Amino acid sequence: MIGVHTVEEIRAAEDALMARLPDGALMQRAVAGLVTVCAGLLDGVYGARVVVLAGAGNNGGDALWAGARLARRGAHADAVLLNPDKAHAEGLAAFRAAGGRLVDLGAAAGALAAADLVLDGILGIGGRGGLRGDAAELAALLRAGRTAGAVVAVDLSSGVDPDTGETPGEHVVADHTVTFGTGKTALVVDPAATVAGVVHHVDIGLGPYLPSPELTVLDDADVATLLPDPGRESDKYSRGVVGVLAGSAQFPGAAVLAVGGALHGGAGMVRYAGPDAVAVEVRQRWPEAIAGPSPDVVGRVQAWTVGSGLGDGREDDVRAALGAGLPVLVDADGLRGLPERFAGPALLTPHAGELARLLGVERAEVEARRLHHARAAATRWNAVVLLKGSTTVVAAPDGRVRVNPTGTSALAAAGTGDVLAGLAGSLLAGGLSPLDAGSVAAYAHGLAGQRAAAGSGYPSAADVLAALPGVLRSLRGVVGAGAVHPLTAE
Ligand SMILES: NC(=O)C1=CN([C@@H]2O[C@H](COP(=O)(O)OP(=O)(O)OC[C@H]3O[C@@H](n4cnc5c(N)ncnc54)[C@H](O)[C@@H]3O)[C@@H](O)[C@H]2O)[C@@H](O)CC1
Ligand SMILES: Nc1ncnc2c1ncn2[C@@H]1O[C@H](COP(=O)(O)OP(=O)(O)O)[C@@H](O)[C@H]1O
Ligand SMILES: [K+]
Repeated sequence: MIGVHTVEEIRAAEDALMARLPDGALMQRAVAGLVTVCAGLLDGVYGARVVVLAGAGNNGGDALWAGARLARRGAHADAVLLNPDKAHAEGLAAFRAAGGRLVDLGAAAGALAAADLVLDGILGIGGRGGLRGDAAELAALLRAGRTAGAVVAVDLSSGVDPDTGETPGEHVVADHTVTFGTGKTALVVDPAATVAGVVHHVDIGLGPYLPSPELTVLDDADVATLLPDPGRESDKYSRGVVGVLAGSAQFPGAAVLAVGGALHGGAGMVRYAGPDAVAVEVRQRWPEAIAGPSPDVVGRVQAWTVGSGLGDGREDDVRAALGAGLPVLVDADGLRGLPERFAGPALLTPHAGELARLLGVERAEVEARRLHHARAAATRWNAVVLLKGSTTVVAAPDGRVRVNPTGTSALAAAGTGDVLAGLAGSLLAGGLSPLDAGSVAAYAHGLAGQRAAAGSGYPSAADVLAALPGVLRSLRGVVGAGAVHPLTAE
């Protein structure tokens, strides 16, 4: 698990740690990690052309120190100082002593064009608002690809907002980011995450001084632990029964895909509620599903998935499913029938357009401020909100957030959301909380998208569904706890 901390939390931890260390020691830890990554990116440090862009703060200090160390190893190092009078004094002195040269702004474009590596040390966690003036012009040059070298952001791409993942104005677009101490929201939430490139974490010893993070990024091991594991004495009821209220004459495929997702998510049984004609299609594809015309008569379940491809005119059914007092997942058309606030466990799965409609704002506004709007909706409806898209953010009303690290833009295809809804609903029925069900489902679904894309280039939702069992098998390990005859390892 990667923990993400706020600037305020990082500053407090840095202060506490620095009080126990000699002056400058923390910066040297950061610089050592930064130099290691840079050296690994270069085809040999000796003779490489390195350009340092240094702002007035400690972020510029890191970059100048790294430039100095690379120069000591034989690199040609140039530095552009954005604010020469306030440049980090020790870093600048070290840079010059190592043979680094200062380049004025007029010559910066030429230096960037010839660079093998550019160090972006304009702004770090002290940055607020987009870049302005000369810094904005340099960032625009980098963004326009006016350097042949790798752009390495120090701690963060300069100009992004560290705590929100928003890009309020001009900013650096990096190929790599070397970040210090802990994760930052800007490294995991779009639009800022996109301009971080590949993120390298450098441990500088802040761990013991940081609080437990509100925002986390799960990994394979976390997901494996959270996935329900049928015990040896499980039966189909104890594994959880999920009801799926989805699909319509207009969108029968949504029902087929959502039921498919639900069947693969570990529930012991799936009950489908919908019109006969759709139920026939569902049963043709999934003979193991039980079907009935409405939530009231289809039989008992432990959780409902409501809304994918439901169309209009099913408000009574939605009300019945949401009013059953069970954990619910609400997707797509179901989102039009939300209660004022949820009293029980609820997981909402809007895409940006749907969330915009719910909150009465523009879609672009949601995409620009994903975390803010997911959190606002979680508070407003007292529900976990899984906002889909280039970064999937899962926000709980208690303030916890999980940002999903898996996925591919190849998932942006009709029907993949229906698979996700079924899968997450199945996990709810299996006993997971809405936060766990949403984040585990998003993780596995993202991996299935990646696997399907590797297999077919442009996968369909059916390809993503077909990839799910393999992904879940890999995540759980071949032998689950419920195995009666453990397989012999080959
Ligand atoms: N505190 C420490 O001991 C450590 C700090 N480290 C580095 O220090 C960085 C933070 O340094 P600072 O607190 O000096 O802050 P920054 O270097 O991020 O920013 C410097 C100053 O720039 C100004 N500024 C803010 N937004 C601006 C904008 N949009 N345009 C122009 N100027 C703007 C502000 O006055 C800010 O204080 C981290 O990101 C990291 O790179 C690391 O060396 C690890 C140790
Ligand atoms: N640019 C993107 N990068 C990664 N994943 C994406 C992107 N755009 C959409 N997705 C994912 O694709 C799925 C699409 O779901 P949704 O919008 O509900 O489509 P549908 O309703 O047609 O099934 C979601 O899991 C979403 O997170
Ligand atoms: K930076």
